[in-house]
Amino acid sequence: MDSTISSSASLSIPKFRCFDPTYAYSPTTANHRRSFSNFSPTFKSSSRVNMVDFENYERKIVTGDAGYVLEDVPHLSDYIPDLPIVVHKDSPRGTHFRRAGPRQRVYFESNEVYACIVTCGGLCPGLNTVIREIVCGLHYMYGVNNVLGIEGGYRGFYARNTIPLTPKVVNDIHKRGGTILGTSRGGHDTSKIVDSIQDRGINQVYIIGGDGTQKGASVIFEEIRRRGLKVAVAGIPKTIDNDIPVIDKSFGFDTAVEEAQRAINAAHVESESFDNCIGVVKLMGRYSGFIAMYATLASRDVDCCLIPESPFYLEGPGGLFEFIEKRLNEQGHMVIVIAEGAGQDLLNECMRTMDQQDASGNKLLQDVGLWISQKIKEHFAKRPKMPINLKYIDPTYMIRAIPSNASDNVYCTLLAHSAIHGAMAGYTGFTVGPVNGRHAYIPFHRVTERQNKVVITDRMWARLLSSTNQPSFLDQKDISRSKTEEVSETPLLSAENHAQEIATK
Ligand SMILES: Nc1ncnc2c1ncn2[C@@H]1O[C@H](COP(=O)(O)OP(=O)(O)OP(=O)(O)O)[C@@H](O)[C@H]1O
Ligand SMILES: O=P(O)(O)OC[C@H]1O[C@](O)(CO)[C@@H](O)[C@@H]1O
Ligand SMILES: [Mg+2]
Repeated sequence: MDSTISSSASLSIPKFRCFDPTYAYSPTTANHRRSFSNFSPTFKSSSRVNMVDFENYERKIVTGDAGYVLEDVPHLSDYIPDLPIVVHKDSPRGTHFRRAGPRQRVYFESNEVYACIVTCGGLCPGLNTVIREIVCGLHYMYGVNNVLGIEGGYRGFYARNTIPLTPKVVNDIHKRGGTILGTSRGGHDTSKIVDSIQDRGINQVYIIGGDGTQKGASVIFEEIRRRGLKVAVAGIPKTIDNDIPVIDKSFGFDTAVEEAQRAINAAHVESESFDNCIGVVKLMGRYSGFIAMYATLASRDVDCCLIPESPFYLEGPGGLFEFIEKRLNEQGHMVIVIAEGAGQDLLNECMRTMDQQDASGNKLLQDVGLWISQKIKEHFAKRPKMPINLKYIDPTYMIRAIPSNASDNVYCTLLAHSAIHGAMAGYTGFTVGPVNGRHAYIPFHRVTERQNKVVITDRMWARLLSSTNQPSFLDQKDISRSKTEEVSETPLLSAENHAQEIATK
């Protein structure tokens, strides 16, 4: 164990050891050396096969420095000399990220750490859980007692108070929605923020927030590096919209989808109870329709789901009105789920409004739920033989202001622990998150360079279409365009499907 590890850390680390040596394999034959040469950063020159067990063909154990052990499986070439390789593919293996978890080398003394936590952007279920687990994780795993909460988002570094955070202070906060630290949009002044970090002697910065927040974290990290400070900057990605790329999903998303069920259910009960009744539910999702898509798939009561990624039209053959009429004739009621960012082009055409932005530069949207409800009512007002009833439900803020559910709580804990282990081990400028099921350290630029969106030519959207039986609103031209965009927007998607393994060091 590294001498810099504090006594409390060395006691706790083995409990949490996450050791997957798959790619830390030490090649012992020419064949192996060739196939694993891509992973040379983790090649352990002093590793050795335990020959006694190996010769008995019972176990094949590779040992190396600092207790490194690989229990490998037998290979034909172990007992058939000069076994020819028939195919040796040298195709790219995809992008790999460093796997998250505790490390043998720790770069901070417990009593030297002065950590701070900040939450930025919109609310999201689980924010308090992440705060709690960072405070408790630092304390119980590494013996750290100095953690500061920055109030009110980024501007809190230079314009607001701070709160000392201890395990006692945060003990029950995971049961509450929101964030005990408060949050905000806008107010990112890099030099003032880094001045504040430097003046206070903070050396670990934990930043919880969405895509905008991670961009902010990235420039803070760059400025810290420029000043040569020993300050680790770790991002924890948050958003109910699930629009952060690379990671499997963001925390709070599951909870939001679950809560959305209550609104959809209410819309269904209402619509079933009246003649020709339409329940319209508006859900969040500014640029990405994941909440609407998953809430629809989970519910099975939704007849039509409209998201920003899938353009639609109202009038004429194949349009929304035609579909509504058909559904009402078939079953006498229907439920429409619409993501807040859907149909904004139609709305803008109608309303001729100027583009507006919030303090962080995000597009301020027109209320598409109210608009579409009005349009449906106007359309059927012209059809006296088909009077309709319409109930509009807008649960948008309700789905993000609640505490996280059980699975998000567990997820938040893993994210917090990954961030702590990374910072204590001296890594910086990273976001934590699962990539194909493995928690990893991801460089900031990878999560800020694009947004995660529903790919409407992909399987999940096809599943939704077959579940609701709604029109796709697409013609051949749209499909080709969407395919081209998919390729240019997500150039590394297929590579990321392999990005599950990271060297342990
Ligand atoms: N490009 C950027 N550079 C520096 N700071 C940024 C940048 N974009 C956003 N920020 C800052 O990050 C913070 C949060 O951004 P934003 O309001 O967009 O929310 P978010 O983190 O994307 O979360 P969400 O959209 O899920 O609510 C704000 O304080 C904003 O000033
Ligand atoms: O009204 P606010 O706080 O700006 O937040 C609204 C936005 O926040 C989000 O929930 C993302 O956090 C979006 O879905 C939504 O557009
Ligand atoms: Mg955002």
